Amino acid sequence: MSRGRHREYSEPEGEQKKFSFGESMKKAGRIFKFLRPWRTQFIIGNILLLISSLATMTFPFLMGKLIDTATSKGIGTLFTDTNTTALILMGILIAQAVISYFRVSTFATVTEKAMGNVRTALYDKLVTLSIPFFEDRRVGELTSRSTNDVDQLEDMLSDTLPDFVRQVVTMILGIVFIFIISPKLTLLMLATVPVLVIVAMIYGKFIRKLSKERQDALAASNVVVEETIHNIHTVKSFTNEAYESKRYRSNLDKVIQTGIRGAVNRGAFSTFLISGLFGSFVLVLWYGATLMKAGELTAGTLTSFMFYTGFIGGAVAMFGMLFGRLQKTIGASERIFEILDERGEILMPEQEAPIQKINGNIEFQDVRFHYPTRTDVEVLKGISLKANKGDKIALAGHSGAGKSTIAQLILRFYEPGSGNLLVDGIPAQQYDLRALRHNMAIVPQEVILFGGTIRENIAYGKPTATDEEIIAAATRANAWQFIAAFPEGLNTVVGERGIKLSGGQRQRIAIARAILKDPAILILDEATSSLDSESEKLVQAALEELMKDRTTFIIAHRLSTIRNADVIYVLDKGRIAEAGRYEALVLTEGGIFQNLLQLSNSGQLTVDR
Ligand SMILES: Nc1ncnc2c1ncn2[C@@H]1O[C@H](COP(=O)(O)OP(=O)(O)OP(=O)(O)O)[C@@H](O)[C@H]1O
Repeated sequence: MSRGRHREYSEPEGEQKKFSFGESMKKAGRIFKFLRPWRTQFIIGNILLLISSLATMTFPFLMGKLIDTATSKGIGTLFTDTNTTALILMGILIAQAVISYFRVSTFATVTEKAMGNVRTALYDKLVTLSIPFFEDRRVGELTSRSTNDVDQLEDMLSDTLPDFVRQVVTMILGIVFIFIISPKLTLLMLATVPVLVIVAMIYGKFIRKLSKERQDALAASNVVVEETIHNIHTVKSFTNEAYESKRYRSNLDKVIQTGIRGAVNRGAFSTFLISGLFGSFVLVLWYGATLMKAGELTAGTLTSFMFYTGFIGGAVAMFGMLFGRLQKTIGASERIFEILDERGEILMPEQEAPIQKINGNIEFQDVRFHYPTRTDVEVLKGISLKANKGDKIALAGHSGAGKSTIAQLILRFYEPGSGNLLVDGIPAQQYDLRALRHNMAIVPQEVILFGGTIRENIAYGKPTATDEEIIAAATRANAWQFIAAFPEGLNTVVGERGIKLSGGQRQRIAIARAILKDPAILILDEATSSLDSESEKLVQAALEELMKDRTTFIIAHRLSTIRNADVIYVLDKGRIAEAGRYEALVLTEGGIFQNLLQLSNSGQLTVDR
């Protein structure tokens, strides 16, 4: 249904935090750490910015002077000759343009590099975080942090910050200049223009809010249209056309009401802008003209004054916007640092270190466990089981009994709540996590390949593998035959932009990957949906090859791979209810295993008695 559809992650409005300048600056300051490697360029960029801002502030002054040259008598001296003044103005203009070029490119380069490092740091942290971290968060939220939030930081460093410096310079120098030109006119200007600019901004924000309300109302009414068309059969079979029409109309009424409110306010805003804001300019100009008449100002100085007034008005407006942008950036950096400050479960190795080999003896001793997101539900209630090196252990049980949970604990995606998990007789926590997982491989239920070539997908199990090793693994996994049949062989691209492999083919690629990894412990999450019999046979043979000499845990969904298991543990609501070999369990009258077999309607599972 359209309501449940994926939405872009955005900060919930109610969660916007109170803005505290000092605290926020401290947080934003951490971002500068990422600039450290390029601090010289960053400082040069700031110096260039300061020079170009100063140069801009000379324009109104020189333009005023240029106008005054028309009535000036002294020829040839600085600012009294029209041509000389125009040339100076042009010279500064060109210098400012060149400086701006270097300033913008310096800032952009530094920011790109720094943000590249932020993105890498964020990604490196994300992939090393534990599974419970990902369970607490939505994918959209996490991807938004590494894209939108970093984009916002980038904007701050390349635009917001330089704009801020420029506006500060404009404001301070502008007020100093106009004070020198005319203190009286300055006081009148300061009492009117900035005040009205601030009012205009607040009003503008209110109007934007109204237009967003209308957008939201329109989106809600479109949901009705989508739902109705989607479920047109239901609507018609219930003859609810009139009901839906009424529902749509009532939604649309909200759109119209908010639309009209917005329109009325936009009209009032225009009136205010023309009469209030521009009126204040006229007021200043009128008073300026009066002073000019009295001989206190020249035409040129009044022109300079009016330009500076425009600059200052613009700066006040910009401050409001910059403040909003700064607040957003603080939010973005907070979210980024929240991830960066998380403790990863493993450290990214500087270089590949030799990995300790394990034998593959696994023992659960009275393990109890609940998922961090559901502390009230105990999923494993005292599991004790043992697998010796090379054993094939099957985990059977109804859906939700806890089979996959046991596998997740072996992989140490989670830690047991109580009890012990021993690997080769040593508590699993005492192992280096990377080393432990290096000795394990999983063939998941539903194999999703990475976008890339078949070679890359198989070599995922051992990135240093040679082509010979990859082909050998693919052959053992019964995959080489179909790979070799592709014109591009191992270079065949799979995934979204490549060819689509069948379920059985994908499984055999995953098996080849696991063979290449050569783990001591293997976890097979048996596919729930059945493959066609030919494919099933190939996959089964590949699995047999893979399981040789490894401790294997089979999460049995269809019970098709577990006839030869050394021990089948039958789980029931987080407890081991039955354990033994297939032949024995089948004979346990009224047992859960028997019940499972009866329920299984795959046809292959005829009970051998
Ligand atoms: N990530 C999780 N967070 C919270 N609860 C979970 C999580 N994963 C599983 N559970 C719950 O733990 C219980 C055991 O789930 P588990 O996946 O281990 O069962 P299973 O026997 O493998 O089932 P199936 O055969 O359907 O895969 C279930 O009640 C399930 O709802």
